[in-house]
Amino acid sequence: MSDARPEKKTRDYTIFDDEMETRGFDFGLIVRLMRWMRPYRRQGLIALVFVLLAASAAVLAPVVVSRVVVDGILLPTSDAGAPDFGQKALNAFLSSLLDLHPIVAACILYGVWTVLWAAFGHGFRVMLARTVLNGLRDLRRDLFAHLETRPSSFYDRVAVGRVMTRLTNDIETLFELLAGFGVLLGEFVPFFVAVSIMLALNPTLTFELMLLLPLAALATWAFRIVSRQVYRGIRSTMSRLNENLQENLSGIEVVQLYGREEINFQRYTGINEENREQENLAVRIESYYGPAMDSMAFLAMAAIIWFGGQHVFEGAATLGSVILFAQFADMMFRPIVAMGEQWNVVFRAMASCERIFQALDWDEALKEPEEPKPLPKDLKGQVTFNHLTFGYTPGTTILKDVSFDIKPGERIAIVGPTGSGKTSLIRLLCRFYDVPANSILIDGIDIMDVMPSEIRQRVGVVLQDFHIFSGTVYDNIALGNPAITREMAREAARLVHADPFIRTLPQGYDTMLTERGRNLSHGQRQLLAFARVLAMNPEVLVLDEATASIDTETELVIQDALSKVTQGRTSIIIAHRLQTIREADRIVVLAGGEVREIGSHDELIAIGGLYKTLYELQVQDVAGTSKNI
Ligand SMILES: Nc1ncnc2c1ncn2[C@@H]1O[C@H](COP(=O)(O)OP(=O)(O)OP(=O)(O)O)[C@@H](O)[C@H]1O
Repeated sequence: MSDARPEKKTRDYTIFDDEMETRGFDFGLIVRLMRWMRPYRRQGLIALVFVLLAASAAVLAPVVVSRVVVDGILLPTSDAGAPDFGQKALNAFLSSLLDLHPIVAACILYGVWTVLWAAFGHGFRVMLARTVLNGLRDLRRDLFAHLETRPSSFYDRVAVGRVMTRLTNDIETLFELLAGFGVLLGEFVPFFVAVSIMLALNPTLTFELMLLLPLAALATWAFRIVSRQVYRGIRSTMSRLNENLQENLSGIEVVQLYGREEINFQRYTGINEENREQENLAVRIESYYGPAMDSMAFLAMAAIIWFGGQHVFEGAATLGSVILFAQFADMMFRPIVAMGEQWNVVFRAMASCERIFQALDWDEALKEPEEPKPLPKDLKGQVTFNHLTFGYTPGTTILKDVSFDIKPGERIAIVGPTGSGKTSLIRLLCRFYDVPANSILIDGIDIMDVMPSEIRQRVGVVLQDFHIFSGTVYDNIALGNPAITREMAREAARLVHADPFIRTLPQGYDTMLTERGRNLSHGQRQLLAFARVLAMNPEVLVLDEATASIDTETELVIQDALSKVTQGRTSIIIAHRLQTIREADRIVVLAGGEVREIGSHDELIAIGGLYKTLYELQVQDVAGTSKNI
């Protein structure tokens, strides 16, 4: 590893994985998560007001039935002066205002509270979802922006699949968590309002009824313990199913070529069966839990009749208040049921939350100069490698004391056996990694003193694998650079001979390219790559020559395109087929990360060293089929 890289970058990025779900509730994570919700606190506050209003409406409707209708109208003598929260007065007012029988007025009042309960409940859910979705959109945006700016050294260590999970599944789980909190809030607020009313009406009966709550909590706790294991099993089989599917479909050609269909089918079927068993178990457990909680509610009803009946006989309670208790019994148990259901979500979401924050805390970054030097407007394109030594990981050395100078406008080729460090050299020039100070210079300026983004604007790279983004041909040439007009893109394509084949595409330059460019041949992709770099017009051009063999006709077209893109600019070509670089001004031969030979083709052949050996090996190969080294 280069000495320019600070210590902290060696941090282990693999410590957290699926096992994180065993972690407990962490309030700190929730507080941190709330930072993304803060800009939408007004909506959150409105949601809170709505839930309070909905809870009030939900408890007032039963009060109308019990205290107004039963205690006030049907059995007025049983009214022991217990509180009615203004409902009797409201009903009397409504009845006289509309000139209606008090029972009819009570029905209307009941209807009004029910409609208000539904309306406020709707408002609560909408406002809560809006707050949560806005916050999570911002969190996902921040996470994407963060991941997009991590350096290559980071992605050398962290699996892309794992990073993707954080942006998709983990954010989705956070939505479940926050929505789950909403569900709990929606259940607990009416619970507390109902309990306060019950206490005001008859504290003894309330306490007697509350004796059942620990029983319900115990059942919920047992359910949570058992179901947690089962749900973990379900998630594990689901992710294995997805992994298996993704692996087999992305490598479908290899699967079919090697006749692995049956083996893969058997393997998939096995996991599929495991998944069915776990799902089945979950359904069975849930089917015990639901009725158990229902029985608890029935038990509560029996307790109300038992204790409440005695209170009525003793004159300590009105019939209406006992009926009210019966109506509230459900409200008392619902939060416990909801907790049982949300518990697993909360714990799974804790792990997701932690994984997301861990990703946001990945602070590995390229070293940027404190006072960046701009590259001159008229960059000559002189590139100097000055005693460059580099390794990807501590203790390893991939490039050793590499020194050579590329003159402005020079066309230089880098050759060497596989693994000799050719690609690493250009990745360093493009500033994908930090390098020791003064080890790579452009026009005499240390690249560590220049912003990496500026270097990438002036050093154009054509990689072996032309990466196609979803979009049109034009989008793929311009890559979103507004300075590249359609005409410029077309001109670039014309120069590198890509124009004729683009015109044959169904919508020409507006043809959508499919994933991984499957609707383009290898040669066509190479030509598009040339067009892309030519449209960018960089002063220094780096070309990682494709190793795949292409037909002679395409080869000639590509050779001509190559000479056009390299014309008048410093060009560094990583060559695998030595015949293609005979025209290079100079050839640098790398072996084991060291520069072995430098010179023109003729000079190197004359020396009779490694280059000559490599060249002869290729020439000896059957005429017409070149062998890659
Ligand atoms: N991201 C990386 N992390 C760790 N080691 C790496 C990384 N990339 C390359 N290497 C190692 O660095 C050495 C040089 O690799 P490099 O790709 O630069 O060679 P190359 O000459 O371009 O090879 P080829 O001709 O096969 O493309 C190899 O031993 C390789 O295993």
